[in-house]
Amino acid sequence: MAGFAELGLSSWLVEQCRQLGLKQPTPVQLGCIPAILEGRDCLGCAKTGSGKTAAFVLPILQKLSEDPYGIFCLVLTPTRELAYQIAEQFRVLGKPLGLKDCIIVGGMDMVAQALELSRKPHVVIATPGRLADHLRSSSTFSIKKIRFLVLDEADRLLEQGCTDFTVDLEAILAAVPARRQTLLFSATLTDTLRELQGLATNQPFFWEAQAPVRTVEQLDQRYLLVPEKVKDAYLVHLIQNFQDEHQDWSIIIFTNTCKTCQILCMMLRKFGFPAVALHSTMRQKERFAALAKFKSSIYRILIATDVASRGLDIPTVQVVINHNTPGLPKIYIHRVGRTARAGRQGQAITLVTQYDIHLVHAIEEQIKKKLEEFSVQEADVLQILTQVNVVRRECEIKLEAANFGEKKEINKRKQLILEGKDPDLEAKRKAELAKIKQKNRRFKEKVEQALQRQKASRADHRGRPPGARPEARSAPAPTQGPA
Ligand SMILES: Nc1ncnc2c1ncn2[C@@H]1O[C@H](COP(=O)(O)OP(=O)(O)OP(=O)(O)O)[C@@H](O)[C@H]1O
Repeated sequence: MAGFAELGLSSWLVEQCRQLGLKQPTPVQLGCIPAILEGRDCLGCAKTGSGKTAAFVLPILQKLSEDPYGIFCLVLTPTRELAYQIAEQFRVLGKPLGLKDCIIVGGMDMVAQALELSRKPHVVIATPGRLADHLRSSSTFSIKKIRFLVLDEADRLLEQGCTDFTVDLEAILAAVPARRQTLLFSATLTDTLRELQGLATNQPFFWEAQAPVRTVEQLDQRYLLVPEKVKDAYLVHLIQNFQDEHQDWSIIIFTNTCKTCQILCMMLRKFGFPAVALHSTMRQKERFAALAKFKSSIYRILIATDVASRGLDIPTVQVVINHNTPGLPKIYIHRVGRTARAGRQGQAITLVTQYDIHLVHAIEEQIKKKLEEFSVQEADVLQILTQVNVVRRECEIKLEAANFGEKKEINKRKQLILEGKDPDLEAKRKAELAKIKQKNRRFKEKVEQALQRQKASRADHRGRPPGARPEARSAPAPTQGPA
C-alpha cells in the first residue's frame, strides 16, 4: 500500500505524520490527497473517524509551504468545538512551517478576533455566522485571495437545520475568489450532492468509500426497547453496569433538547456518576471547559445535544447512548460515529420507545444494517425505577426554580449584544421569519387539501355506475400562493 510519500507529500510532512503516529494513509487520504495536490476541487465522502481532516490538512499545508501568504485557506465548519479541533490538526501538522492560524467562532470576543484577522493568518477556521459578521462589519481583512476554501461537514453547512447557515454562507461565498480550490468533506455528503457540486466546479474529484454498510464495522449497534416513562431508569442501569464492568471508560449520551441535557446531567450526578453537560445554551467558556474535562477523563460521561454529534474526535469514547432515537438517519450516523474511530472498537445503544419504531426502520434502511437488540435484566431496572423517577422530578423542580428557560433567554440576549446585534431587532426578524414560514405551511396545507378533494372526487366518479350523471360539485377551493 502507498505511504504518505507516494501520495506526493514532501518529506517534512511525511515526517510530521510519522511523529503523530500516522503510519499509513487511510483510504480517503489515499484517494483525495493526490487530486488536491493536482489542483482539483474535491468532494470526499467517507465514514466517521476515517481521517477526513488530515485528507485536506496535509495537501493544503504542502501548497502553503510552496507559496506561503495570508489568508491562504479558509475552513468553514458548523460548530465551534470542531473549529478548535481542526485548528489543532493544522497547528500540529504545520508546526515546522510556523503556521499562523486564527479561529473565528461565536461566543468569543469579536474585537480580539478582528485584530487577529488583520494580522493575516495563513489559515482561518470559522463558523459561518461569526465570519459573516466580521465580513459585514470590518474592512481590516480580506478573503479575496484565498487559495483554498474547505467546507467540513459540508452537508450540514448547506442544509437548513435549526441553525441555518445559508444566508451567512452566501455572504462568505460572495467574498471569496472564483479562482480557488474548493474541498468538501463529510460522512454524509450524498443527500446534498447536487448543491455541493455547484460549489466545486474546478475539475471536481468525487471520492466515496465503497462499502455495503454506512457505519464502521468495528461499531456494535444495538437498540433497547423501553417504555417512554421508564427511559431514565434504563439509562441509569446501563451506566451503572458499564461502570461496574469497565476500568477505563467514557460514554457520550445524546439528547434532543438543552433542557433534557441539563436535567440528565443533574440526575446522573445525583447518582454519583461523573457527568458533564454540553449544549448550546451554555456559555462558550463553559462548553470548552466541559469538553476539555471530558477529554481528559476528569468526567467520564458527556451528555450532549447534537452540538456534539458531528466531527468531535475523542478516542477514549467506548459507548454512545442515544437517549432519544434521532429523527434523521444522518444524525444517527454522526452521533454513533463519536465512538469506534480510527479502527477502534465501540458500541452504540439507542433507547427506542413505542413511538420511535418507525425511526429505527428509517435508520436501518439508510445505514443498510439491522440494529440488534440489547438485553438487560428488567428486574434490576424495576428495582431502581421509583428512585430514578423521584430524583428526575427533583432535578426538574430545581431547574425550573433556577429559571432555566429565563436564563436561556438572558444568555441569548447577552450573546447577541456581544455579537454586536440588537436583541429586539433580532427577535422581530425571527418573528417575521416564523410568520412567513407559517404562511408557507398554511399554503402547503391548502394545496394538499385541494389535491385530496380532487382525488376524492375522481374516485367518486370512478365508483358511479356507467351512464349516471355526475352530481353538481363545487370546484376545489382556490389556493393562494404565499406572499
Ligand atoms: N492515516 C492515519 N492513520 C491513523 N490514524 C489516523 C490517520 N489519519 C487520521 N487518523 C486519526 O483518526 C482519527 C479520526 O480522524 P478525523 O477526525 O479526521 O475523522 P473524520 O473522518 O473527519 O471523522 P468525522 O466524520 O467523525 O468528522 C483522528 O484521531 C486522527 O488523528
